[in-house]
Amino acid sequence: MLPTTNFTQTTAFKKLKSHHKTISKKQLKDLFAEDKNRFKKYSLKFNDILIDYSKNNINGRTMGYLIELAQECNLSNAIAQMFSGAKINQTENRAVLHTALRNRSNSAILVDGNDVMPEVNEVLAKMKDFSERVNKGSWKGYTNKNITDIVNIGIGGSDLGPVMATEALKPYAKKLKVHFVSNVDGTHIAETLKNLSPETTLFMIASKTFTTQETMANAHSARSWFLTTASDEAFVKKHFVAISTNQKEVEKFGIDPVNMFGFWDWVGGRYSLWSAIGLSIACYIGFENFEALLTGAHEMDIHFRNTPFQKNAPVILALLGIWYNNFYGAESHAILPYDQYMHRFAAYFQQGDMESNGKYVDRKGNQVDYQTGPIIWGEPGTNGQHAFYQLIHQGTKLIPADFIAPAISHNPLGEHHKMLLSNFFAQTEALMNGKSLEEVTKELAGKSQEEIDKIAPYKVFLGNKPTNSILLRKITPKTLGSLIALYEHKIFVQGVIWNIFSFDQWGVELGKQLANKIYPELQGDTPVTSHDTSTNGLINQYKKWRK
Ligand SMILES: O=P(O)(O)OC[C@H]1O[C@@](O)(CO)[C@@H](O)[C@@H]1O
Repeated sequence: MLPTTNFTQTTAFKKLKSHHKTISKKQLKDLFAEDKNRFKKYSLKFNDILIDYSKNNINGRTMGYLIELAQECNLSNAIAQMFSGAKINQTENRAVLHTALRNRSNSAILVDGNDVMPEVNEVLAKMKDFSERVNKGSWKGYTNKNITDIVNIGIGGSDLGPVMATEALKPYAKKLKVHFVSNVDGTHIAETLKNLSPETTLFMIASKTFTTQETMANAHSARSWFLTTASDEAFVKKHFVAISTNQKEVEKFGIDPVNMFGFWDWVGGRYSLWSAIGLSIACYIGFENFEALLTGAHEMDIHFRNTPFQKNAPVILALLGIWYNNFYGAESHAILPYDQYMHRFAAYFQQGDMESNGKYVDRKGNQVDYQTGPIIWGEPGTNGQHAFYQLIHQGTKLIPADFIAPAISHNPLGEHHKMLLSNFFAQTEALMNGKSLEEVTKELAGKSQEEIDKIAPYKVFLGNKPTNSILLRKITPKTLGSLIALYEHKIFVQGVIWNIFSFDQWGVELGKQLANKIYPELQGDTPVTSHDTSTNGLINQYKKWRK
């Protein structure tokens, strides 16, 4: 059982509340002026990753109190419980062991007294064999052609991780092409299949439960599409594999269990890319690179478990997030990767963070009276600068932001990377320093005082906006694995301190239930009256228009 401390009742919380009154009046630029070692003091290196958190509204006292908060919330005990296989997902009575999937040390990890590692390794071996056979061409389609295209059909955690990782690691792609279908909107599968051939396409039906409406609808449509050409049901097994925990439903769909890659209920969907859900990643970048991804995450796991909080990267990022979320009233957190291949990284952690910590009931079953999980959003730089940086710089909302960039580009084209990084470095400096009225006035020298008075207020930047800068030497399978695990553990730490359950997702059920009720009502043209007038009105207008 996880501890159930109410963090707002801790001594550390009270110290932080009082401390906030003073530190929040400090200008970041003054904090740097006061301490020439600030960067050194508030940055840390993890392998080929530099995490600079010096541009935050903190000083030594802030960090000290935040770490006391973690200690008062028994964080160490919670970390040990997760890694040990304790059933900390208490509302589903499950362990939380995505860390076991990348446990390269192969040390025993017990769930209900059984070591899970032999099964984990068995699935990894099956993934290795499959990905090599498809890549080498020894896995043939029904007309004896090589597979050229893989279509992963899944949604949420059965889609977002593979999409993000295959995009981020495109430079490591072998020869297979990967496609992802997730939305139940027929457009998604129609557009995806338009240019594919049933003879050379292999479908991966990825679904932990194998009951998700969107995935099953898309899987059946893919099957129909395939059989329209292939005709013989016997050929299905050459072009469909399943990735699931639910063998009964897999067999019901008509996929041979031999072609099923299993995983376990102690793997949360949004934490599952390390499992067989990552099969499309392994096929796309090769199993060796997939193993490097696992290794990178494992190394972050070791860091997280064994490093004192003062130098513990996930703990520090988590505590800084709590500082802004619970003491500054920030409602969101931006993830801004300055790397085009990483364009789905923020989207991935929209599920990872918001489905984990978007909770309002604490671990005692009581409604919380404080803020929990933030809204996660972001786009790659420099595009975001031309879309929403106006608000980040001069809006009325506080937007703590993580800037992420590789020192080395996979496409060293002319001056492009230097230009990209000049923006990466400049933006956090600008957000920190802002621009004073004095500086603006100097820039407007030559204009009349009346003109200056008129325009100057709009050109002032208050600055003092907090950012973290995460500089990777290069985005490789290994550094990406470490980066993902860094954020996973940050989310875990915040959930522990907010005293919520981060590993269930009851909030996604109600919409699904109501959709299942409405779906049959959309058959036929009879107007509906069973809902509120808005829902009835919308449905009935739809029925009129579709005639
Ligand atoms: O993998 P599956 O069982 O098809 O679930 C897909 C997604 O649906 C959820 O919204 C849960 O219903 C996510 O948590 C999950 O990743």
